Amino acid sequence: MKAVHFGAGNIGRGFIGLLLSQAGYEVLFSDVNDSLVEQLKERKSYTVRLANEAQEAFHVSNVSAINGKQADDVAEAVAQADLVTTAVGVNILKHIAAGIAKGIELRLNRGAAPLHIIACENAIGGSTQLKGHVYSHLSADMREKADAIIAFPDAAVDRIVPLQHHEDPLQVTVEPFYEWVIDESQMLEGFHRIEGVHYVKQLEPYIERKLFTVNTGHCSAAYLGYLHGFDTIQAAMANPQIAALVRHVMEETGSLLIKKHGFDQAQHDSYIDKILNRFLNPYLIDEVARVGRSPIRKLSVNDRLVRPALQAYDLGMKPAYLAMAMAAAFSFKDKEDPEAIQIQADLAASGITQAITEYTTIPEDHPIHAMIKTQYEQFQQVEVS
Ligand SMILES: NC(=O)c1ccc[n+]([C@@H]2O[C@H](COP(=O)([O-])OP(=O)(O)OC[C@H]3O[C@@H](n4cnc5c(N)ncnc54)[C@H](O)[C@@H]3O)[C@@H](O)[C@H]2O)c1
Ligand SMILES: O=P(O)(O)OC[C@@H](O)[C@@H](O)[C@H](O)[C@H](O)CO
Repeated sequence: MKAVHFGAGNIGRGFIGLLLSQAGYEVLFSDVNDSLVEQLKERKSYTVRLANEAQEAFHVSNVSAINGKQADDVAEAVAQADLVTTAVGVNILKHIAAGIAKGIELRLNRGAAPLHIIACENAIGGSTQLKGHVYSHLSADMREKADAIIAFPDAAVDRIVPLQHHEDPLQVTVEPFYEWVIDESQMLEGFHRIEGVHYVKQLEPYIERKLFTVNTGHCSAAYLGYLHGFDTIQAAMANPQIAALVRHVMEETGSLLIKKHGFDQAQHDSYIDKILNRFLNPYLIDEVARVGRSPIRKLSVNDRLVRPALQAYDLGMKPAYLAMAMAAAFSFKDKEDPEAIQIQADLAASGITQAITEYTTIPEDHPIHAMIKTQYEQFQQVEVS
């Protein structure tokens, strides 16, 4: 069985590539990082190490790579694949869509077998978004044919893999925990089950639980950590004041998730405890800059801050801690992050009132807008003093 995986980065090598290889797939990575591609092509294997006391190592073999800039190679790989997965970043999906579309055309012209294409990104409906991008490159006739044999099941992926540098550039250290959930209601009949994947009939509770707990808590720790001058999540979470605020944010999304999806309170509380412990993993160093990266994406309407806040508000709750986390996101000034630079430029030019509406879509007359604004102004005063 052949899998083509777009993105040989941290999650690509440290999670999806590892699991697919263990499940018996020959994994072909497609990436635009030339040296990464060359190394994978040459060595055809790499090591994944667990961030725990034992530092258990896994040798991942039977892998190779193609350069994502070579459109014909990408199309041919997709045409021949038994499975296609991605972990490139949700905003990059549009850039890999043309190659996938070309591969689908080749497949359809050759009468090839059905195919699942699964985006493993931190986003609601990642594969559905990818489908939209791919279909924009296909004719109406091809789209109709693709509808019958190409499926884009949505998924949720969870494993913390920080930025890292090793002597061996292919080695990747990952936390021991992982969860990969796929919506089986979007899969083709008789699909092949990947060992280690949890298939569910309805993904929404799982993706919202993951995104609104792990990622909402994580970015809150990053933005609050940044405000307090910490460089890592571990250092930020060791600060009792930040740790308490992050827990409050997660309890707020927890109330929403329990009310909306019927999760059990005690089980959800222990889910939160487990995640807070994962953030503190002493065997990982996870930078605030990585976890807070792309604040425009993180402040967008369907992502980890605004979506739960609006849903909570609509269910009669007052999402004060989520508003605080959004205010902290507006205060994130990482000079290496193009999205943080953009937000700061807009804040300087037009002010917080307009920035909140522009980035979150929350209108000025919505109560959450005022909550974010007030909190942002308080953060500003602390920064100035
Ligand atoms: N790192 C984590 O802890 C984690 C956990 C769960 C989900 N995710 C999600 O997984 C995705 C990837 O995150 P990551 O941390 O692995 O990032 P990463 O930067 O380590 O990896 C992304 C890879 O995609 C490659 N890439 C960029 N453009 C490409 C293109 N056009 N074609 C092919 N490859 C391309 C990059 O060169 C890079 O190797 C993101 O959506 C992220 O939110 C990350
Ligand atoms: O990848 P992002 O930028 O969406 O979010 C940063 C981190 O919160 C994220 O990568 C987590 O480490 C991961 O989602 C854990 O499963």
